[in-house]
Amino acid sequence: MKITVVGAGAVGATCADNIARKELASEVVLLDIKEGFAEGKAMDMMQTATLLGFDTKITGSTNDYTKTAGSDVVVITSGLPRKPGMTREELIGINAGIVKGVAENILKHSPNAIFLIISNPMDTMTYLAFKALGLPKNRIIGMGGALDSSRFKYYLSQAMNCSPNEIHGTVVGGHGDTTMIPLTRLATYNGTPVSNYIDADTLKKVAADTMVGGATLTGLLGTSAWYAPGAAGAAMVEAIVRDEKRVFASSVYLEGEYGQNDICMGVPVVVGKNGWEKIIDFKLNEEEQAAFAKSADAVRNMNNVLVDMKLV
Ligand SMILES: NC(=O)C1=CN([C@@H]2O[C@H](COP(=O)(O)OP(=O)(O)OC[C@H]3O[C@@H](n4cnc5c(N)ncnc54)[C@H](O)[C@@H]3O)[C@@H](O)[C@H]2O)C=CC1
Ligand SMILES: O=C([O-])CC(=O)C(=O)O
Repeated sequence: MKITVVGAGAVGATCADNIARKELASEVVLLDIKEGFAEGKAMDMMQTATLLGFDTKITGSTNDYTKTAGSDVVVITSGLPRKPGMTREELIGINAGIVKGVAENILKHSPNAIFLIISNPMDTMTYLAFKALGLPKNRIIGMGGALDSSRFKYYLSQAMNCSPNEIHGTVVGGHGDTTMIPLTRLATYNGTPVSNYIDADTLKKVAADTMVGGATLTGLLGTSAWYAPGAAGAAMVEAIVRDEKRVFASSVYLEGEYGQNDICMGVPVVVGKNGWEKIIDFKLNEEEQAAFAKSADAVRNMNNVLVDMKLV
């Protein structure tokens, strides 16, 4: 198994580090445009191998795509992160060109790869990759919902003073401060509704905190988060390479599911060796479905920017 991670910055390096520690591949290639950067990160990580006891070979490359040849899974994290006060959507002008160029270069050398898109604005970057590459839809997956759901479970566990591992909860919709939809009605504590334990106002606050979870961290850190994003990317890679059939909210190309067409947005999907294999119908109620439709309008507006930029 060979995995490439494009972008050796905060998220890409963390993702590669997690992949190596979990020994998900015999070889991990980090690729970055910044001279020597990926090579340096790879060497630093390799020097943890005897300390951590993993046997994955990590190499770095400055923009030499031949080194990525024959990858089974490719994670794309290249592009700018936001700064405090910015939205993810404001990154489109720079990141769209980067993501399209990178994805096309990767495909030339890894025609069978499954693509995991992380760069923001992620739903639109996933749509762009789908349109630009012309691959079967199941091989293009956007990572956002896995992270947002993990944050949702964190905030729930804080409110309930319990272990986050006792909580199930999913965030669907767009991966944006105003477009994501934490499904509070369906969240459970050890199989029982969380509304048994916290009042409606607290639940509303949990949902609101989840939605701006990325912005909160960006304000604290001065750039966006990387530990949970890198771990979420690696967890999805793990589901693919180990054919786990785990369910992750992920941005995938919709053809009528959840009432939407010709758009990539976060819905619960089964992830396994073929990429995303099946969309799960969570049977949203009217209010949730309306929120999903509103979220889709906003994501579609961003996709239209790609048309203006002549990228799709
Ligand atoms: N989908 C999600 O849930 C999340 C998405 N993100 C997004 O991931 C992206 C990366 O974030 P960070 O790692 O924090 O940024 P970073 O700035 O630390 O790393 C980005 C790397 O991409 C590289 N890069 C730029 N253009 C490139 C190209 N053409 N080819 C190869 N490499 C190139 C840069 O040299 C840099 O090393 C951002 O767009 C950020 O918004 C971040 C966190 C979560
Ligand atoms: O907040 C950001 O810009 C990065 C991101 O997508 C996240 O951490 O959810």
